[in-house]
Amino acid sequence: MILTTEALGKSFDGLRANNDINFTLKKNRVHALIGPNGAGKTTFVSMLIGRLEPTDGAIWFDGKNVTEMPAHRRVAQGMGYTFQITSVFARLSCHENVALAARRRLGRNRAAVDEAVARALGRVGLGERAEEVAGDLSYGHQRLLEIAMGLASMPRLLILDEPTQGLAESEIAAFKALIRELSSETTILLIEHNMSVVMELADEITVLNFGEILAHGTAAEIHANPAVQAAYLGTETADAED
Ligand SMILES: Nc1ncnc2c1ncn2[C@@H]1O[C@H](COP(=O)(O)OP(=O)(O)OP(=O)(O)O)[C@@H](O)[C@H]1O
Repeated sequence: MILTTEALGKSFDGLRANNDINFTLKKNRVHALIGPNGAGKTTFVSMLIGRLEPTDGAIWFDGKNVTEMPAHRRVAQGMGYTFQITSVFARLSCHENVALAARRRLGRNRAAVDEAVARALGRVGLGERAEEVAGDLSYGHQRLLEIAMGLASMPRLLILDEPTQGLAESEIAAFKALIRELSSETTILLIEHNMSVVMELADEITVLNFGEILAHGTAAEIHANPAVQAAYLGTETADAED
């Protein structure tokens, strides 16, 4: 187990966005978190990474209770993540973008940072483009650059929030191949709307609905689960098209 939550909950002024979430993440797996819009996925991962404070419950990462640990210390402990909204600095080069992320873990050790940047950019296929300005990259490449930023801190857990949103089909195929490669060296938590990506990549799937865990299982189990099918009725079109 690399991460566990115990009865994790979050309320926003009376709205219960997450309720009683008991979640476990096994090492070196690809675990997908799915659910209809507004189900509470972003709220949940925001608590995992330390951007939002839980209202109740606890989070354990690699045997440590990190519930109250600031975000930057969680990164230093081995959590890496990318956000739903592109967060690259458009006027900085690819190298500089990834170096900013690498320094969060490696400090000012220039040689170590340079090495980590080269490795991370190489991993996502942007090794040749290190000196290009990030804003000149295509949208798909900017999303890969973000994954490189997440990888730069050499995370033991990489959390990806809707990484394929806005990607073309060919880019999604390349993304799937990348995740398969990365899954041999790190644990991946994938928040994803694209069901073909989820069904192909995920070893395990957790379904959130109205802020609670509705189901958990393999792709085949989730696919066949009547409660999951019911939760997606009515939102099916939106989710299938994402
Ligand atoms: N900062 C906030 N203040 C108030 N309500 C919030 C806040 N953040 C989220 N919510 C509410 O909490 C609920 C869960 O939202 P959340 O963004 O976690 O869902 P989601 O599953 O990530 O949705 P999506 O798939 O659309 O990204 C929603 O009703 C949302 O409006």
